[in-house]
Amino acid sequence: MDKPGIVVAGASGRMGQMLIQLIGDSDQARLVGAVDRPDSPWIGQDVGTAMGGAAMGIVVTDDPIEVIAGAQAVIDFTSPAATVALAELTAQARAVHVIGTTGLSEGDLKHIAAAARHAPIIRAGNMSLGVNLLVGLTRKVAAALGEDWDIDVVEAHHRHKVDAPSGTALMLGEAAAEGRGKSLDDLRTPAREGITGAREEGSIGFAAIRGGDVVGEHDVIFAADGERVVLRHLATDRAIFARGALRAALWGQDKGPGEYDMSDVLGLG
Ligand SMILES: NC(=O)C1=CN([C@@H]2O[C@H](COP(=O)(O)OP(=O)(O)OC[C@H]3O[C@@H](n4cnc5c(N)ncnc54)[C@H](OP(=O)(O)O)[C@@H]3O)[C@@H](O)[C@H]2O)C=CC1
Ligand SMILES: O=C(O)C1=N[C@H](C(=O)O)C[C@H](O)C1
Repeated sequence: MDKPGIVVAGASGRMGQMLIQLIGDSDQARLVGAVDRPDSPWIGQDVGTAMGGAAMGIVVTDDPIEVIAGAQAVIDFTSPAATVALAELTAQARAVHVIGTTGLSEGDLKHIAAAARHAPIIRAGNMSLGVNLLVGLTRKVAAALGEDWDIDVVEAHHRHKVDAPSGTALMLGEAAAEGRGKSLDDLRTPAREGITGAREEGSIGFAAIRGGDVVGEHDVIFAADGERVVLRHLATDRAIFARGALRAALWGQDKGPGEYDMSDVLGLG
């Protein structure tokens, strides 16, 4: 069988460039399209030269329909509005849609669920192996420790990040809540500022740091009287997310319509 043809959405972005490099070097997939926002200076340029390297024979377009029609998968690290629009197009083309975009609203998730009735969608707030392992550990530790252990998720990212808490922090918070047999919606405490009052037992808090070029750091802190357990993941290279996304696009090739996540792709159950 031919190598699956992959379109990268958000080509000029931090993750987009990482993915174009990875797919260009891959012997398991072909780059068949690069999509960027209509006002991007990259539109009409060869994606390889736009990245400052050799031409790759793929011209960056602002028309996703034209390239998705000939693709088996779209890898999408863009913005919530772009992701919702792409989900409709990948559903029509019956192509695998790998979504790394974070900051999606409840409404956005409903659109994505509707699109997944027609094609496979693999979505995760973090595509790395390490974080997806940490999700399982967080669920286990939360289940093992009683509600007298307070849980907070602290994350740090680069100065350009626009959403908080990060998608990863929310995945970890959801896992902690699941470990306690609850939903995060029931346990999540609003961001703290001013006279917040004392901590509510069993609640899960979030704190975000933004600065410099931090790729992504996450701590899940379990704090009790006299001791703390801290589960930590440090990302030092965005390639870990790109590799996970490409793996997801290949894994999805023989899957039916539906919503999947990285624990499905990685077989973490
Ligand atoms: N799940 C995971 O493992 C990871 C998720 N992410 C998430 O991925 C997303 C992107 O991150 P990052 O690459 O750092 O961000 P960037 O801002 O660097 O890249 C996003 C790209 O998408 C482009 N874009 C915006 N709208 C459209 C559109 N309508 N059509 C096509 N392209 C569009 C942007 O263009 P322009 O610059 O002109 O706006 C930009 O090039 C974020 O939500 C981030 O949180 C990031 C890393 C890992
Ligand atoms: O915006 C980023 O950079 C990242 N976003 C994801 C998130 O919101 O958790 C994943 C990773 O931490 C990098």
